[in-house]
Amino acid sequence: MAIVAGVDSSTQSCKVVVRDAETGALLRQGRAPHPDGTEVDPSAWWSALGAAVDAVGGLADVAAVSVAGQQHGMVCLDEAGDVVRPALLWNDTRSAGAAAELVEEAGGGEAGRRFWADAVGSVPVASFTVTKLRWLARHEPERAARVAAVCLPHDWLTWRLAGAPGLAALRTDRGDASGTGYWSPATGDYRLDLLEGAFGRRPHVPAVLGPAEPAGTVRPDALRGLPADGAVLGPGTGDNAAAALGVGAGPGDVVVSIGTSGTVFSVADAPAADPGGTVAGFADATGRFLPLVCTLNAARVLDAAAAMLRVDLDELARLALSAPAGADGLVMVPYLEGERTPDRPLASGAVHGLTLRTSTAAHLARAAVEGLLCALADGLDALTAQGAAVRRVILVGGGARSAAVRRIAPQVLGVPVVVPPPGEYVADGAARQAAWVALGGAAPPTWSVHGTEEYAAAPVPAIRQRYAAAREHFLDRVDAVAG
Ligand SMILES: Nc1ncnc2c1ncn2[C@@H]1O[C@H](COP(=O)(O)OP(=O)(O)O)[C@@H](O)[C@H]1O
Ligand SMILES: O=C(CO)[C@@H](O)[C@H](O)COP(=O)(O)O
Repeated sequence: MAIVAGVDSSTQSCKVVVRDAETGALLRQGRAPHPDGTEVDPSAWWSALGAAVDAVGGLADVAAVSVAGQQHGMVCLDEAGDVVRPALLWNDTRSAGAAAELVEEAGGGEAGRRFWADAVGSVPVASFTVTKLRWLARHEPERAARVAAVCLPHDWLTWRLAGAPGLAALRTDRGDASGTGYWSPATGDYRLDLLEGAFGRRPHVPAVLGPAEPAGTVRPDALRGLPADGAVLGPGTGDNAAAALGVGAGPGDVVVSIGTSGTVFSVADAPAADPGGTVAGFADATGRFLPLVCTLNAARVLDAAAAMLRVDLDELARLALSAPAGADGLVMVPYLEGERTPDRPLASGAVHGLTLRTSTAAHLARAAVEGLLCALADGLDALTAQGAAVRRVILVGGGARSAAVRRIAPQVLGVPVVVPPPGEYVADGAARQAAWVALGGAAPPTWSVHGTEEYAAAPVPAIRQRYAAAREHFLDRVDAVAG
Protein backbone atom coordinates (compact mmCIF):
# COMPACT_ATOMS: atom_id res chain seq x y z
CA MET A 1 0.00 0.00 0.00
CA ALA A 2 1.49 3.37 -1.04
CA ILE A 3 0.95 6.17 1.46
CA VAL A 4 1.09 9.87 0.59
CA ALA A 5 0.95 13.17 2.45
CA GLY A 6 -0.60 16.51 1.53
CA VAL A 7 0.22 19.83 3.18
CA ASP A 8 -1.93 22.96 3.27
CA SER A 9 0.17 25.94 4.35
CA SER A 10 -2.64 28.52 4.36
CA THR A 11 -3.07 31.89 5.98
CA GLN A 12 -4.07 30.88 9.48
CA SER A 13 -2.53 27.44 9.87
CA CYS A 14 -0.62 24.50 8.42
CA LYS A 15 -2.51 21.24 7.98
CA VAL A 16 -1.10 17.83 7.06
CA VAL A 17 -3.11 14.79 5.94
CA VAL A 18 -1.77 11.28 5.35
CA ARG A 19 -3.82 9.13 2.98
CA ASP A 20 -3.74 5.81 1.14
CA ALA A 21 -2.63 6.70 -2.40
CA GLU A 22 -4.99 4.33 -4.18
CA THR A 23 -8.22 4.60 -2.17
CA GLY A 24 -7.74 8.01 -0.60
CA ALA A 25 -8.59 6.59 2.85
CA LEU A 26 -7.61 9.06 5.58
CA LEU A 27 -4.97 7.59 7.86
CA ARG A 28 -3.83 10.56 9.97
CA GLN A 29 -4.12 14.35 10.11
CA GLY A 30 -2.60 17.20 12.14
CA ARG A 31 -2.29 20.97 12.19
CA ALA A 32 -0.39 23.86 13.73
CA PRO A 33 -1.19 27.60 13.79
CA HIS A 34 0.49 30.37 11.80
CA PRO A 35 1.14 33.81 13.29
CA ASP A 36 -1.32 36.64 12.64
CA GLY A 37 -0.47 39.49 10.32
CA THR A 38 -0.12 40.17 6.63
CA GLU A 39 3.69 40.09 6.77
CA VAL A 40 5.17 36.81 8.00
CA ASP A 41 8.69 35.43 8.28
CA PRO A 42 8.63 32.19 6.22
CA SER A 43 10.51 30.45 9.05
CA ALA A 44 7.17 30.55 10.93
CA TRP A 45 5.62 28.40 8.16
CA TRP A 46 8.55 26.00 8.42
CA SER A 47 8.12 25.71 12.21
CA ALA A 48 4.38 25.18 11.80
CA LEU A 49 5.02 22.48 9.17
CA GLY A 50 7.36 20.76 11.63
CA ALA A 51 4.72 20.94 14.38
CA ALA A 52 2.00 19.63 12.03
CA VAL A 53 4.27 16.75 10.92
CA ASP A 54 4.84 15.93 14.62
CA ALA A 55 1.07 16.09 15.16
CA VAL A 56 0.50 13.40 12.49
CA GLY A 57 3.11 11.17 14.11
CA GLY A 58 5.70 11.82 11.40
CA LEU A 59 5.81 10.99 7.70
CA ALA A 60 8.30 8.10 7.84
CA ASP A 61 5.93 5.82 5.89
CA VAL A 62 5.03 8.14 3.00
CA ALA A 63 6.15 7.66 -0.60
CA ALA A 64 5.29 11.17 -1.85
CA VAL A 65 4.50 14.60 -0.41
CA SER A 66 2.93 17.65 -2.06
CA VAL A 67 2.62 21.11 -0.59
CA ALA A 68 -0.26 23.47 -1.34
CA GLY A 69 -0.05 27.03 -0.04
CA GLN A 70 -1.69 30.41 0.19
CA GLN A 71 -1.28 32.09 -3.21
CA HIS A 72 0.69 35.18 -4.23
CA GLY A 73 2.88 35.70 -1.11
CA MET A 74 6.22 37.31 -2.02
CA VAL A 75 9.17 35.27 -0.72
CA CYS A 76 12.47 36.95 -1.63
CA LEU A 77 15.77 35.05 -1.34
CA ASP A 78 19.35 36.31 -1.54
CA GLU A 79 22.24 34.57 -3.37
CA ALA A 80 22.80 32.27 -0.38
CA GLY A 81 19.12 31.25 -0.31
CA ASP A 82 18.36 33.24 2.85
CA VAL A 83 15.08 35.13 3.14
CA VAL A 84 15.62 38.86 2.47
CA ARG A 85 12.56 40.17 4.35
CA PRO A 86 9.34 38.80 5.84
CA ALA A 87 6.95 37.62 3.13
CA LEU A 88 4.16 39.99 2.12
CA LEU A 89 0.97 37.93 2.00
CA TRP A 90 -1.94 37.92 -0.44
CA ASN A 91 -4.02 40.02 1.99
CA ASP A 92 -1.39 42.74 2.51
CA THR A 93 -2.76 45.80 0.74
CA ARG A 94 0.28 48.11 0.92
CA SER A 95 0.98 47.51 -2.79
CA ALA A 96 -2.42 48.83 -3.93
CA GLY A 97 -0.72 51.97 -5.29
CA ALA A 98 1.82 49.83 -7.12
CA ALA A 99 -1.03 47.85 -8.72
CA ALA A 100 -2.62 51.08 -9.94
CA GLU A 101 0.77 52.24 -11.29
CA LEU A 102 1.27 49.03 -13.25
CA VAL A 103 -2.14 49.36 -14.90
CA GLU A 104 -1.41 53.02 -15.64
CA GLU A 105 1.97 52.19 -17.20
CA ALA A 106 0.22 49.69 -19.49
CA GLY A 107 -2.00 52.40 -20.93
CA GLY A 108 -4.30 53.09 -17.99
CA GLY A 109 -8.05 52.53 -17.58
CA GLU A 110 -9.65 49.92 -19.77
CA ALA A 111 -6.64 49.69 -22.10
CA GLY A 112 -4.28 49.03 -19.18
CA ARG A 113 -6.56 46.41 -17.67
CA ARG A 114 -7.02 44.70 -21.03
CA PHE A 115 -3.25 44.64 -21.54
CA TRP A 116 -2.71 42.74 -18.28
CA ALA A 117 -5.69 40.42 -18.77
CA ASP A 118 -4.39 39.48 -22.23
CA ALA A 119 -0.79 39.15 -21.06
CA VAL A 120 -1.20 37.07 -17.87
CA GLY A 121 -4.93 36.34 -17.54
CA SER A 122 -5.49 38.75 -14.64
CA VAL A 123 -5.46 42.46 -13.88
CA PRO A 124 -3.05 43.06 -10.98
CA VAL A 125 -4.46 44.06 -7.61
CA ALA A 126 -2.55 44.44 -4.34
CA SER A 127 -2.64 40.66 -3.75
CA PHE A 128 -0.48 39.80 -6.76
CA THR A 129 3.25 39.12 -6.35
CA VAL A 130 4.17 41.51 -9.19
CA THR A 131 2.70 44.47 -7.30
CA LYS A 132 4.56 43.50 -4.12
CA LEU A 133 7.83 43.45 -6.07
CA ARG A 134 7.11 46.94 -7.40
CA TRP A 135 6.39 48.08 -3.84
CA LEU A 136 9.67 46.55 -2.64
CA ALA A 137 11.69 48.21 -5.40
CA ARG A 138 10.20 51.61 -4.57
CA HIS A 139 10.06 51.47 -0.77
CA GLU A 140 12.95 49.20 0.26
CA PRO A 141 15.59 49.58 -2.49
CA GLU A 142 18.39 48.19 -0.30
CA ARG A 143 16.48 45.00 0.36
CA ALA A 144 15.38 44.86 -3.28
CA ALA A 145 19.02 45.00 -4.36
CA ARG A 146 19.72 41.82 -2.34
CA VAL A 147 16.98 39.80 -4.04
CA ALA A 148 18.46 36.99 -6.15
CA ALA A 149 15.28 34.90 -6.50
CA VAL A 150 11.58 35.35 -5.87
CA CYS A 151 9.17 32.50 -5.18
CA LEU A 152 5.85 31.71 -3.50
CA PRO A 153 5.06 30.11 -0.12
CA HIS A 154 4.48 26.61 -1.53
CA ASP A 155 7.59 26.83 -3.75
CA TRP A 156 9.72 27.77 -0.74
CA LEU A 157 8.38 24.99 1.52
CA THR A 158 8.84 22.39 -1.23
CA TRP A 159 12.42 23.61 -1.74
CA ARG A 160 13.12 23.47 2.00
CA LEU A 161 11.78 19.88 2.11
CA ALA A 162 14.29 19.06 -0.64
CA GLY A 163 17.03 20.45 1.61
CA ALA A 164 17.20 23.94 0.04
CA PRO A 165 19.60 22.75 -2.67
CA GLY A 166 20.45 26.10 -4.31
CA LEU A 167 18.31 28.66 -6.10
CA ALA A 168 18.44 26.77 -9.42
CA ALA A 169 16.44 23.95 -7.78
CA LEU A 170 13.40 26.17 -7.02
CA ARG A 171 10.23 24.73 -8.57
CA THR A 172 6.62 25.88 -8.86
CA ASP A 173 3.54 24.73 -10.76
CA ARG A 174 1.11 26.30 -13.24
CA GLY A 175 -1.54 26.98 -10.59
CA ASP A 176 0.64 29.08 -8.30
CA ALA A 177 2.69 30.63 -11.13
CA SER A 178 -0.57 32.00 -12.53
CA GLY A 179 -1.05 34.18 -9.43
CA THR A 180 2.26 36.00 -9.76
CA GLY A 181 1.27 38.45 -12.50
CA TYR A 182 4.31 37.48 -14.58
CA TRP A 183 3.35 34.04 -15.94
CA SER A 184 0.74 33.46 -18.63
CA PRO A 185 -1.71 30.55 -18.23
CA ALA A 186 -2.66 30.90 -21.90
CA THR A 187 0.87 30.39 -23.26
CA GLY A 188 2.49 28.58 -20.33
CA ASP A 189 5.42 31.04 -20.37
CA TYR A 190 6.89 33.53 -17.96
CA ARG A 191 6.53 37.20 -18.89
CA LEU A 192 9.89 38.26 -17.50
CA ASP A 193 9.52 41.56 -19.33
CA LEU A 194 6.61 42.36 -17.01
CA LEU A 195 8.61 41.24 -13.98
CA GLU A 196 11.44 43.53 -15.07
CA GLY A 197 9.01 46.37 -15.75
CA ALA A 198 7.72 46.10 -12.18
CA PHE A 199 10.96 45.36 -10.31
CA GLY A 200 13.61 46.92 -12.49
CA ARG A 201 15.47 43.69 -13.21
CA ARG A 202 14.91 39.95 -13.56
CA PRO A 203 15.59 37.92 -10.41
CA HIS A 204 15.66 34.13 -10.70
CA VAL A 205 12.18 32.53 -10.75
CA PRO A 206 11.27 28.85 -10.16
CA ALA A 207 10.92 26.45 -13.10
CA VAL A 208 7.22 25.73 -13.74
CA LEU A 209 6.36 22.02 -13.54
CA GLY A 210 3.51 20.16 -15.21
CA PRO A 211 0.67 18.70 -13.10
CA ALA A 212 2.30 15.41 -11.99
CA GLU A 213 5.94 16.26 -12.56
CA PRO A 214 8.18 15.59 -9.53
CA ALA A 215 9.88 18.58 -7.90
CA GLY A 216 12.70 16.45 -6.46
CA THR A 217 12.98 14.25 -3.40
CA VAL A 218 12.52 14.93 0.28
CA ARG A 219 15.79 15.30 2.12
CA PRO A 220 15.41 12.97 5.13
CA ASP A 221 17.06 15.30 7.64
CA ALA A 222 15.36 18.52 6.48
CA LEU A 223 12.81 18.16 9.29
CA ARG A 224 12.14 15.66 12.08
CA GLY A 225 9.89 12.76 11.07
CA LEU A 226 10.57 12.67 7.31
CA PRO A 227 11.02 9.39 5.37
CA ALA A 228 14.54 7.92 5.83
CA ASP A 229 14.89 6.96 2.15
CA GLY A 230 13.59 10.24 0.88
CA ALA A 231 10.22 10.47 -0.83
CA VAL A 232 9.11 12.07 -4.06
CA LEU A 233 8.05 15.72 -3.88
CA GLY A 234 5.04 16.65 -5.97
CA PRO A 235 4.98 20.01 -7.75
CA GLY A 236 2.47 21.36 -5.20
CA THR A 237 0.13 24.21 -6.11
CA GLY A 238 -1.87 27.16 -4.80
CA ASP A 239 -4.45 26.42 -2.14
CA ASN A 240 -7.48 27.06 -4.35
CA ALA A 241 -6.23 24.80 -7.14
CA ALA A 242 -5.59 22.14 -4.49
CA ALA A 243 -9.12 22.53 -3.11
CA ALA A 244 -10.52 21.95 -6.62
CA LEU A 245 -8.51 18.72 -6.75
CA GLY A 246 -9.52 17.79 -3.19
CA VAL A 247 -13.26 18.01 -3.83
CA GLY A 248 -12.98 16.62 -7.36
CA ALA A 249 -14.73 19.65 -8.92
CA GLY A 250 -16.32 18.73 -12.28
CA PRO A 251 -18.40 20.44 -14.99
CA GLY A 252 -21.17 22.61 -13.48
CA ASP A 253 -19.47 22.72 -10.08
CA VAL A 254 -18.48 26.06 -8.61
CA VAL A 255 -16.38 25.79 -5.47
CA VAL A 256 -16.93 28.45 -2.81
CA SER A 257 -14.28 28.45 -0.12
CA ILE A 258 -14.83 30.39 3.09
CA GLY A 259 -11.40 30.50 4.69
CA THR A 260 -9.44 33.64 5.56
CA SER A 261 -10.22 34.59 1.97
CA GLY A 262 -13.51 33.97 0.27
CA THR A 263 -13.02 32.38 -3.13
CA VAL A 264 -15.40 31.39 -5.92
CA PHE A 265 -13.93 29.29 -8.72
CA SER A 266 -14.48 26.52 -11.23
CA VAL A 267 -12.33 24.29 -13.40
CA ALA A 268 -12.39 25.33 -17.06
CA ASP A 269 -10.97 23.96 -20.31
CA ALA A 270 -9.98 27.40 -21.65
CA PRO A 271 -8.09 30.28 -20.01
CA ALA A 272 -10.05 33.29 -18.75
CA ALA A 273 -9.06 36.93 -19.33
CA ASP A 274 -11.49 39.37 -17.69
CA PRO A 275 -10.48 42.95 -18.57
CA GLY A 276 -12.86 44.13 -15.84
CA GLY A 277 -10.39 42.56 -13.42
CA THR A 278 -12.98 40.86 -11.20
CA VAL A 279 -12.23 37.32 -12.36
CA ALA A 280 -8.61 36.20 -12.13
CA GLY A 281 -7.69 33.83 -14.97
CA PHE A 282 -5.62 31.32 -13.01
CA ALA A 283 -4.42 27.85 -14.05
CA ASP A 284 -5.46 24.71 -12.14
CA ALA A 285 -3.46 21.70 -10.96
CA THR A 286 -4.55 19.27 -13.71
CA GLY A 287 -3.38 21.12 -16.81
CA ARG A 288 -6.61 23.09 -17.17
CA PHE A 289 -7.69 26.51 -15.88
CA LEU A 290 -9.20 28.02 -12.73
CA PRO A 291 -11.14 31.27 -13.20
CA LEU A 292 -11.47 32.66 -9.69
CA VAL A 293 -12.92 35.56 -7.73
CA CYS A 294 -11.42 36.33 -4.32
CA THR A 295 -12.62 38.48 -1.44
CA LEU A 296 -10.42 39.55 1.46
CA ASN A 297 -13.20 39.15 4.02
CA ALA A 298 -14.68 35.74 4.69
CA ALA A 299 -14.44 33.50 7.80
CA ARG A 300 -12.95 36.33 9.84
CA VAL A 301 -16.20 38.27 9.39
CA LEU A 302 -17.78 35.52 11.49
CA ASP A 303 -14.87 35.65 13.96
CA ALA A 304 -15.33 39.44 14.26
CA ALA A 305 -19.11 39.23 14.67
CA ALA A 306 -18.73 36.52 17.33
CA ALA A 307 -16.16 38.65 19.17
CA MET A 308 -18.42 41.73 19.02
CA LEU A 309 -21.32 39.73 20.43
CA ARG A 310 -19.07 37.88 22.90
CA VAL A 311 -20.31 34.46 21.77
CA ASP A 312 -18.59 31.44 20.21
CA LEU A 313 -19.04 30.48 16.56
CA ASP A 314 -21.74 27.89 17.27
CA GLU A 315 -23.78 30.42 19.23
CA LEU A 316 -23.26 32.97 16.42
CA ALA A 317 -24.78 30.44 14.00
CA ARG A 318 -27.69 29.75 16.34
CA LEU A 319 -28.36 33.49 16.71
CA ALA A 320 -28.18 34.06 12.94
CA LEU A 321 -30.66 31.27 12.27
CA SER A 322 -33.05 32.67 14.87
CA ALA A 323 -33.39 35.97 12.94
CA PRO A 324 -35.58 36.30 9.81
CA ALA A 325 -34.07 36.08 6.31
CA GLY A 326 -32.90 39.58 5.43
CA ALA A 327 -32.51 40.49 9.12
CA ASP A 328 -35.44 42.93 8.81
CA GLY A 329 -33.25 45.18 6.67
CA LEU A 330 -30.07 45.14 8.76
CA VAL A 331 -27.17 44.86 6.29
CA MET A 332 -23.47 44.37 7.00
CA VAL A 333 -21.03 45.35 4.28
CA PRO A 334 -18.10 43.26 5.51
CA TYR A 335 -15.02 45.06 4.18
CA LEU A 336 -13.18 44.66 7.48
CA GLU A 337 -9.70 44.36 5.92
CA GLY A 338 -10.28 46.63 2.95
CA GLU A 339 -11.52 44.68 -0.08
CA ARG A 340 -10.14 43.13 -3.24
CA THR A 341 -13.48 42.38 -4.97
CA PRO A 342 -14.58 45.06 -5.54
CA ASP A 343 -11.07 46.53 -5.71
CA ARG A 344 -11.29 48.90 -2.74
CA PRO A 345 -8.17 48.29 -0.63
CA LEU A 346 -8.98 51.27 1.61
CA ALA A 347 -12.60 50.36 2.32
CA SER A 348 -13.87 49.55 5.79
CA GLY A 349 -16.98 47.70 6.90
CA ALA A 350 -20.37 49.22 7.68
CA VAL A 351 -23.68 48.25 9.23
CA HIS A 352 -26.78 49.80 7.68
CA GLY A 353 -30.42 49.67 8.76
CA LEU A 354 -30.19 49.85 12.54
CA THR A 355 -33.60 50.40 14.12
CA LEU A 356 -34.97 49.51 17.53
CA ARG A 357 -36.27 46.30 15.95
CA THR A 358 -32.97 45.29 14.36
CA SER A 359 -30.74 46.22 17.32
CA THR A 360 -30.46 42.64 18.54
CA ALA A 361 -27.63 40.13 18.65
CA ALA A 362 -29.60 37.81 16.37
CA HIS A 363 -30.05 40.48 13.69
CA LEU A 364 -26.37 41.41 13.75
CA ALA A 365 -25.33 37.75 13.54
CA ARG A 366 -27.65 37.22 10.58
CA ALA A 367 -26.41 40.39 8.86
CA ALA A 368 -22.80 39.20 9.22
CA VAL A 369 -23.53 35.81 7.64
CA GLU A 370 -25.65 37.33 4.88
CA GLY A 371 -23.09 40.08 4.20
CA LEU A 372 -20.21 37.68 3.70
CA LEU A 373 -22.39 35.46 1.49
CA CYS A 374 -23.60 38.45 -0.57
CA ALA A 375 -19.99 39.39 -1.32
CA LEU A 376 -19.44 35.83 -2.56
CA ALA A 377 -22.71 35.93 -4.55
CA ASP A 378 -21.31 38.99 -6.37
CA GLY A 379 -18.28 36.82 -7.17
CA LEU A 380 -20.53 34.03 -8.45
CA ASP A 381 -22.24 36.51 -10.78
CA ALA A 382 -18.87 37.66 -12.13
CA LEU A 383 -17.76 34.07 -12.69
CA THR A 384 -20.92 33.16 -14.60
CA ALA A 385 -20.61 36.38 -16.62
CA GLN A 386 -17.26 34.98 -17.80
CA GLY A 387 -19.01 31.83 -18.99
CA ALA A 388 -18.81 29.47 -16.00
CA ALA A 389 -21.71 27.00 -15.82
CA VAL A 390 -23.15 26.67 -12.31
CA ARG A 391 -25.31 23.67 -11.48
CA ARG A 392 -24.38 23.65 -7.81
CA VAL A 393 -21.96 25.19 -5.35
CA ILE A 394 -19.54 23.04 -3.36
CA LEU A 395 -18.92 24.83 -0.06
CA VAL A 396 -15.60 24.29 1.74
CA GLY A 397 -13.20 26.09 4.13
CA GLY A 398 -13.42 26.71 7.86
CA GLY A 399 -16.51 28.92 7.49
CA ALA A 400 -18.45 25.98 5.99
CA ARG A 401 -18.45 24.51 9.52
CA SER A 402 -21.03 27.15 10.45
CA ALA A 403 -24.59 25.75 10.35
CA ALA A 404 -25.85 29.26 9.56
CA VAL A 405 -23.54 29.64 6.58
CA ARG A 406 -24.60 26.25 5.23
CA ARG A 407 -28.33 26.92 5.59
CA ILE A 408 -28.36 30.56 4.46
CA ALA A 409 -26.00 30.02 1.49
CA PRO A 410 -28.64 28.69 -0.96
CA GLN A 411 -30.97 31.61 -0.10
CA VAL A 412 -28.26 34.09 -1.06
CA LEU A 413 -26.37 32.23 -3.80
CA GLY A 414 -29.57 31.09 -5.52
CA VAL A 415 -28.32 27.58 -6.36
CA PRO A 416 -28.20 24.28 -4.45
CA VAL A 417 -25.24 24.07 -2.11
CA VAL A 418 -23.45 20.83 -1.31
CA VAL A 419 -21.17 20.58 1.67
CA PRO A 420 -18.65 17.76 1.90
CA PRO A 421 -18.06 16.45 5.42
CA PRO A 422 -15.82 18.74 7.52
CA GLY A 423 -12.26 18.16 6.33
CA GLU A 424 -9.10 19.67 4.95
CA TYR A 425 -9.80 19.79 1.23
CA VAL A 426 -6.72 21.81 0.32
CA ALA A 427 -4.42 19.33 2.06
CA ASP A 428 -6.47 16.52 0.50
CA GLY A 429 -5.93 18.00 -2.96
CA ALA A 430 -2.21 18.16 -2.29
CA ALA A 431 -2.29 14.52 -1.13
CA ARG A 432 -4.20 13.52 -4.27
CA GLN A 433 -1.54 15.25 -6.36
CA ALA A 434 1.15 13.37 -4.41
CA ALA A 435 -0.70 10.11 -5.13
CA TRP A 436 -0.77 11.01 -8.84
CA VAL A 437 2.99 11.57 -8.78
CA ALA A 438 3.57 8.31 -6.88
CA LEU A 439 1.23 6.11 -8.96
CA GLY A 440 1.71 7.77 -12.36
CA GLY A 441 -0.99 7.79 -15.02
CA ALA A 442 -2.68 10.40 -17.17
CA ALA A 443 -5.03 11.62 -14.41
CA PRO A 444 -5.05 11.73 -10.62
CA PRO A 445 -6.42 8.62 -8.89
CA THR A 446 -10.19 8.64 -8.32
CA TRP A 447 -10.93 9.27 -4.66
CA SER A 448 -14.55 9.46 -3.51
CA VAL A 449 -15.92 11.97 -1.01
CA HIS A 450 -18.63 10.30 1.14
CA GLY A 451 -21.22 11.94 3.37
CA THR A 452 -21.81 15.10 1.34
CA GLU A 453 -24.90 17.03 2.50
CA GLU A 454 -27.11 19.06 0.17
CA TYR A 455 -28.74 22.33 1.24
CA ALA A 456 -31.52 23.74 -0.92
CA ALA A 457 -33.74 26.74 -0.17
CA ALA A 458 -35.78 29.22 -2.16
CA PRO A 459 -33.63 32.25 -3.06
CA VAL A 460 -34.52 35.45 -1.18
CA PRO A 461 -33.65 38.20 -3.72
CA ALA A 462 -34.36 41.00 -1.21
CA ILE A 463 -31.21 40.02 0.73
CA ARG A 464 -28.97 40.81 -2.24
CA GLN A 465 -30.98 43.84 -3.33
CA ARG A 466 -30.62 45.52 0.07
CA TYR A 467 -26.96 44.53 0.24
CA ALA A 468 -26.28 46.00 -3.22
CA ALA A 469 -27.89 49.29 -2.20
CA ALA A 470 -25.86 49.47 1.03
CA ARG A 471 -22.62 48.43 -0.74
CA GLU A 472 -22.91 51.22 -3.30
CA HIS A 473 -23.77 53.74 -0.60
CA PHE A 474 -20.72 52.88 1.47
CA LEU A 475 -18.34 52.52 -1.47
CA ASP A 476 -19.26 56.05 -2.51
CA ARG A 477 -18.48 57.28 0.99
CA VAL A 478 -15.15 55.43 1.04
CA ASP A 479 -14.19 56.88 -2.33
CA ALA A 480 -15.15 60.35 -1.16
CA VAL A 481 -13.02 60.01 1.99
CA ALA A 482 -10.07 58.40 0.17
CA GLY A 483 -10.16 60.59 -2.86
N1 LIG B 1 -17.70 26.25 13.42
C1 LIG B 1 -17.22 27.30 12.74
N2 LIG B 1 -18.07 28.29 12.38
C2 LIG B 1 -17.61 29.36 11.68
N3 LIG B 1 -16.32 29.53 11.33
C3 LIG B 1 -15.45 28.59 11.67
C4 LIG B 1 -15.83 27.42 12.38
N4 LIG B 1 -14.73 26.65 12.57
C5 LIG B 1 -13.69 27.33 12.01
N5 LIG B 1 -14.11 28.49 11.48
C6 LIG B 1 -13.31 29.56 10.86
O1 LIG B 1 -12.54 29.09 9.80
C7 LIG B 1 -11.43 29.97 9.61
C8 LIG B 1 -10.24 29.18 9.15
O2 LIG B 1 -10.58 28.53 7.97
P1 LIG B 1 -9.50 27.87 7.04
O3 LIG B 1 -10.21 27.39 5.82
O4 LIG B 1 -8.73 26.87 7.82
O5 LIG B 1 -8.59 29.15 6.73
P2 LIG B 1 -7.20 29.29 5.99
O6 LIG B 1 -7.11 28.12 5.05
O7 LIG B 1 -7.29 30.60 5.29
O8 LIG B 1 -6.11 29.31 7.02
C9 LIG B 1 -11.22 30.71 10.92
O9 LIG B 1 -11.38 32.10 10.71
C10 LIG B 1 -12.27 30.10 11.83
O10 LIG B 1 -12.87 31.04 12.69
O1 LIG C 1 -5.37 35.27 -2.71
C1 LIG C 1 -6.05 34.26 -2.75
C2 LIG C 1 -6.57 33.75 -4.05
O2 LIG C 1 -6.26 34.56 -5.14
C3 LIG C 1 -6.37 33.57 -1.47
O3 LIG C 1 -7.38 32.60 -1.65
C4 LIG C 1 -5.12 32.97 -0.87
O4 LIG C 1 -4.71 31.85 -1.65
C5 LIG C 1 -5.29 32.64 0.60
O5 LIG C 1 -6.13 31.56 0.83
P1 LIG C 1 -6.74 31.07 2.22
O6 LIG C 1 -5.67 31.09 3.24
O7 LIG C 1 -7.89 31.96 2.54
O8 LIG C 1 -7.19 29.67 1.92
